[in-house]
Amino acid sequence: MHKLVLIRHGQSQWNLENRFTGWADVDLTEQGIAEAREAGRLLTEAGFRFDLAHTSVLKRAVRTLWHVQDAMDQMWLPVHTDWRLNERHYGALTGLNKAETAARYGDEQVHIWRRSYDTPPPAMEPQDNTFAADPRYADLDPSLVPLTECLKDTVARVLPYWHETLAPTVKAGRSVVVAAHGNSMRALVKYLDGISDDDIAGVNIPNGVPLVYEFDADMKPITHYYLGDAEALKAKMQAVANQGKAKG
Ligand SMILES: O=C(O)[C@@H](CO)OP(=O)(O)O
Repeated sequence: MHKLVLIRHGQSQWNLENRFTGWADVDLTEQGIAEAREAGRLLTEAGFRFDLAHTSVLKRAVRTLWHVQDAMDQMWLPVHTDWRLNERHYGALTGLNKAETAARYGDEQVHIWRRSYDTPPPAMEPQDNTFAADPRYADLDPSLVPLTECLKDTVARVLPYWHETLAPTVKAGRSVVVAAHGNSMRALVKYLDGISDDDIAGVNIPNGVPLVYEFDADMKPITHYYLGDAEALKAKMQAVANQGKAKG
């Protein structure tokens, strides 16, 4: 049986401020660091040892991985960073407060922008899309740097990384951990579990909790489960779901 561990980064500064983040390179809060270290502790307690790690090119995921590695005393792991594991690009919503956006446009509209499978948020103006000139995306044809993404677009760039890189490595018997983002993980989970375009709207990934997938010899998923306290997990998932609601 093969296993793969996925971890969404710990709480970021913009998670704390409830702002749409996407490709903005925001760091972890103290709570986010504590969540990452707790994830490492839980993985050690459950007997995990990794051979290699993958993460995005965004510091909240990279730093989460560092803390997981440090807590597991596995700082030596080879680490592969790739933009395909980035958070979904949030277009013109990037940086806006989610509750204020819901107060302005309505909870339903914000839910569509956050969770519909194929309706992207409004696009960023090309002159605002500073990512196009960022050296970390130099290997990417600038015309391919998105101005916005719906989950379907994120699936389209995450799946090649799954098929070409992650799945063959796990199938070859290596123990792999991936530190990624709420929506890049939702993209992968949708594929792995065959979740419908409608049902994926109800899936929310908590910050900093290891999600373990088990696969058969052909890399068909057998089961998946989060490590840690079940009640705390439920509360964390609900908190993510509620972020897009207008308050009061
Ligand atoms: O803002 C974002 O980039 C993501 C993850 O934090 O948010 P949401 O859960 O609203 O898709």
